[in-house]
Amino acid sequence: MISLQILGLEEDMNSLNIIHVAGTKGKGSTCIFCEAILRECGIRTGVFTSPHLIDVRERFRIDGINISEDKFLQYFWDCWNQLEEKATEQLPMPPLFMFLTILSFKIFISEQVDAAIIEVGLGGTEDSTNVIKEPTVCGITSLGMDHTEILGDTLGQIASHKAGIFKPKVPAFTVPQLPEAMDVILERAKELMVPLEVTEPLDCKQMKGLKFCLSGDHQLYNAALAVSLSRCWLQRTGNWEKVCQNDFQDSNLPDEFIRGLSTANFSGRSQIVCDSSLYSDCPEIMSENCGGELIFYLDGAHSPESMEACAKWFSNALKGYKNASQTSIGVVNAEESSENGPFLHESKTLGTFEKSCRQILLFNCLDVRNPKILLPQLVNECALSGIHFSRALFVPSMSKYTKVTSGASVIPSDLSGIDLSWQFNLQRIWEKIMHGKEMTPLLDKDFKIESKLMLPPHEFLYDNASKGGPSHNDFPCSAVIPSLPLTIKWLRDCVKEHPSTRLQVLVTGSLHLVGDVLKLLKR
Ligand SMILES: Nc1ncnc2c1ncn2[C@@H]1O[C@H](COP(=O)(O)OP(=O)(O)OP(=O)(O)O)[C@@H](O)[C@H]1O
Ligand SMILES: [Mg+2]
Ligand SMILES: [Mg+2]
Repeated sequence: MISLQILGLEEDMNSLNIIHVAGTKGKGSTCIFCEAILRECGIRTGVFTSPHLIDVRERFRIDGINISEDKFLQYFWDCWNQLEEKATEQLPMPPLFMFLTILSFKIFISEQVDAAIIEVGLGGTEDSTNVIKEPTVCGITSLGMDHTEILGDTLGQIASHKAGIFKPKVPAFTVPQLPEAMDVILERAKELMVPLEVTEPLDCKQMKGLKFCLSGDHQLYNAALAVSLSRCWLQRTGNWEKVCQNDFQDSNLPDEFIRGLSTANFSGRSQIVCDSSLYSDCPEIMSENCGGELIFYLDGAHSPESMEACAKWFSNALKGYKNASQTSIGVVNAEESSENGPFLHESKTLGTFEKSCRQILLFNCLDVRNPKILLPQLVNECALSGIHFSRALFVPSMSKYTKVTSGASVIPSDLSGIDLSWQFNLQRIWEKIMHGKEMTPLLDKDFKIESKLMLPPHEFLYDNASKGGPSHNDFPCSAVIPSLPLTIKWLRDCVKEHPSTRLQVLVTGSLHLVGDVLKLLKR
């Protein structure tokens, strides 16, 4: 790639020991598991993931933490200026994702990481990260239907893009896939003489009693893939003997691996956050009761398969909550608590009082996704576990997909011009699922509405027509709210007025929405 040449990185690239990860779902999580395992083995790691939730520096991790602002700015401008100096009309500046990819190579080379763990941005064959000529090992996570407008609308076509990261004779691993996808992967591996192994999901018994921070059954696939990738990386770089004297069998993980797997942590993926704002004046109550009236369950699922995974995780987390509510104390990791406010993970949830609970959905998705598939998937999967959302809120995200930085997090003063037609569309789909019939349009055709009208009364969340049943009118179980900061404030106000009810808010449909909510909860 020409930009790499300009920056003089081509040769150094070859000395990076890279784990390259493609897939539809679980790429980021797999990379983070690899990072945690390798760090436990004493390896200096660099990780490049996408997208970010709050700050672009999340995409560049060195030794388990985001790159510092100073370093980021230094490397950013160094690359930018050099490229800009050489840019011509024929050779313009690289597009955003390509630039960030090049920047990650620059950072990892300069910071002399031992292992560079690189997540594909989109697809594989044509992705900017596919300039990697000789990775140490490649991984393909679970495949499913996403980005069909770019990758093609069959699983085979999608798999073909993903397997495009394979390099001649470089070992690769994947998880069980549908035959249509697996055939393509096997074929490609054969062509390139790639030794390919299929990794079975991890069995919790292998964890010697330790739990995952990144919970959910789907993470067992990502974790198993990460185990294979990390082991192969250690073997191929001559580090294996240092870590593990014994022979390694799949059923018997080295302690370093178990510790890494259990501590790996990734914002916005099966993450539980107790809202602390209610207790900011009174920290004692906070620690005793963990702000338990308003709990956010955040997961950036946005494809049909991941929505199913998310629904299962949420349902299990609620069950876990019930079971744990009498026993455990909410442990807040010191680092997380100072940076991100109180964090809870499923295994650590607590509550000291029995309260009545209500499940609320806070949802948005990009208009390239299909909510007619995503929303029923979520509702049906939760219903299988007896979980029913009493209300759904549809709110636009603040940040835009292509933006590097997130949008402003203050409540906008003028909401009248916001186009909410997509959110009303989501609401119509929701009400159809709940009532089995079309709803009559609530508002005039262009949906440009006045903000005050858009905030439901607090009672909306609490009246007895919960569990999806109709109350005083036909369509009471959802609302469109024009701004996310307004929604969070409204939820907090609701909870202050009704301290005996616990709201369990599932935030999903978009990583951007999840990032925006996390950002608002931090303040
Ligand atoms: N193995 C899996 N199977 C199904 N869904 C998964 C799996 N792993 C993760 N998910 C879902 O996908 C969401 C995103 O996870 P993650 O960031 O690890 O994936 P990704 O492939 O990097 O996603 P993106 O396309 O946003 O970059 C999770 O919040 C979860 O809902
Ligand atoms: Mg994706
Ligand atoms: Mg990702």
